[in-house]
Amino acid sequence: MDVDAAPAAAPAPASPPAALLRLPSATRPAPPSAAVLSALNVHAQVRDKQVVDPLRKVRISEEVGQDGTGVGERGRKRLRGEMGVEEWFAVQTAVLPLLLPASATPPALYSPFNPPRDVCVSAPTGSGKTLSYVVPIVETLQHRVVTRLRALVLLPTRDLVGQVRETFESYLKGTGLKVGVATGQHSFAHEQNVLVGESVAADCQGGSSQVDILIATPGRLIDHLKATRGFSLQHLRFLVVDEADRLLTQSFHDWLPTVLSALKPSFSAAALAEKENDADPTGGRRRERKTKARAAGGLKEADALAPAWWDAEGKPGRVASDVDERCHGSCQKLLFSATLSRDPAKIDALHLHRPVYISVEDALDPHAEDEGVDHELKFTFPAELSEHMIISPASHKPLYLFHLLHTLSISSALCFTKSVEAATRLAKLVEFFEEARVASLGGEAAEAKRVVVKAYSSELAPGERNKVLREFKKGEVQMLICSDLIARGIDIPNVSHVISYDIPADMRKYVHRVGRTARAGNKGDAWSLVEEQEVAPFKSIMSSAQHYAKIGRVRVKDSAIEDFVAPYQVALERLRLFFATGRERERSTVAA
Ligand SMILES: Nc1ncnc2c1ncn2[C@@H]1O[C@H](COP(=O)(O)OP(=O)(O)OP(=O)(O)O)[C@@H](O)[C@H]1O
Repeated sequence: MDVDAAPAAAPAPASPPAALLRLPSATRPAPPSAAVLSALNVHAQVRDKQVVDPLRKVRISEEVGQDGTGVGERGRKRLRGEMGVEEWFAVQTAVLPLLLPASATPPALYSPFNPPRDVCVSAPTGSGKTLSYVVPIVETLQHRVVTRLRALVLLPTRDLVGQVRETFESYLKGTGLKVGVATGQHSFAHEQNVLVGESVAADCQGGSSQVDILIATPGRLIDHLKATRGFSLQHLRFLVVDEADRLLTQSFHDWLPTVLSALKPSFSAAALAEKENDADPTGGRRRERKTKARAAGGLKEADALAPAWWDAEGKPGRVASDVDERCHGSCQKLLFSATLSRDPAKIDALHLHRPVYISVEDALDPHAEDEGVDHELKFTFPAELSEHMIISPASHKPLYLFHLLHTLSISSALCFTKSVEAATRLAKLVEFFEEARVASLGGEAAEAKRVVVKAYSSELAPGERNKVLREFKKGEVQMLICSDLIARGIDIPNVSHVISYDIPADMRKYVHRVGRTARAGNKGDAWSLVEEQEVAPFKSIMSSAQHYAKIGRVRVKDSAIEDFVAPYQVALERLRLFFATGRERERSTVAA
């Protein structure tokens, strides 16, 4: 049959477009079984975690050693006095005796013949992980004689670096220890000056440091390793990777292998370059490159003060004999997260030394893993957290948000959106809504009930972000509308509500979002506004972590939101004008 000659088909009668096919949501592969982990040589301690009851607390004793930790008198006074910490939280009761056992003698700075075990810690949001490493680091380093860089804490964002710095500064008062940060917030030259000073000796083979403790983001750390003369990690006694799962999944210019090799000066980038030069028969170029390598900050020689790295490679020029006892690195690696991955590949990349895995979680279901529960997706939530969801048509979401704002009498809430742009728009919409509502109700009572909201996202300059955060902490702003920027780690006291205006992309994001409330044993409420078409993916995310049943569904009656409709219409129109024509035009139109 001649196809071309076939009569054109009659146009199909107009009918509503068929609904889009629903695609199955992506499924995660099954987690590796204990047998597979064993075959992969993952340490038994990592497979077989030490479970700690989240409700466990131990009173901090006045007498040194009575609470099972080696915290000295100064530390106890600081905790119980100015810092207002009366008892150890669960994670601290497990980590402190391990890193700082009660003992009559102060902890040794290095122990190359009996290197300390590395520690991986998984504990819920707001459970006090920061103090569990700040206290032992300060207690161990406070007896040092010479300032060397002995503790490095890595965190994913500047904001978190600032927060952890405050905790260190607060606890170490009176020890003489110095803390520095490297995040890129200040100029590189300024940071170099803070880290190694202006006058680094011409041949500073042992490395030089003005700070005992450095808190940094990985990218900036790598910049200093490459280009700051005299900057060395060879004296490190502690390497802390906080928010470890996030840092380990992001490459940040391959920070991990660079940091691990920088613990040993003979493996530093510059030393490798020098080795290469030594094999180079062209003398002139060799000298030139050698100078460049030195200028780049690399160190060829180890410092006698740094047994931390002194291991099987031996000292340059030294021939090991049979009677020599083998030394190992003394740098103890500490990993922390509320959602710590136990992915064998990632853990393997850290070259952990006989790691201990501590998990603060409910021990009610100890066989869950054996029954096929995905341990990668098994999270523990703060005990004082209540969770709710409202299913809503997309067009009603703002109305439900206004309902939550006014019926829950919110005084301190974080509201998460899917993007920075969405946060900016929603903050404006709520601001306009509040103005329209106060205008329509009139009177002082309405004004007093006005909820002040602000956007808080990476769109704001760091100074502006700090200002908004201060206003929020003082109670001048009742709700921050944000992207996931502050979902991790940020500790804002007394956040009473977390609202996911847009549902989170995965379970980890959900855990970190809702973890901004119910911190340090306080009560907290989390709400998710789930659009009708998002119910299936949301349910699937929550169910994969066996968490769906914990979220109470709340139905909101139409009568509860009908008063909000008129001011919402006004706010919508203002928002349209605001973004279409800019702020000036919008103002004059409204004024007219
Ligand atoms: N023993 C304690 N007693 C009272 N408050 C504590 C104690 N330990 C920590 N806190 C407080 O609890 C809050 C949460 O601690 P922290 O920020 O270390 O939590 P986190 O476990 O790191 O949470 P996230 O996973 O969200 O980062 C902080 O304000 C901290 O000062």
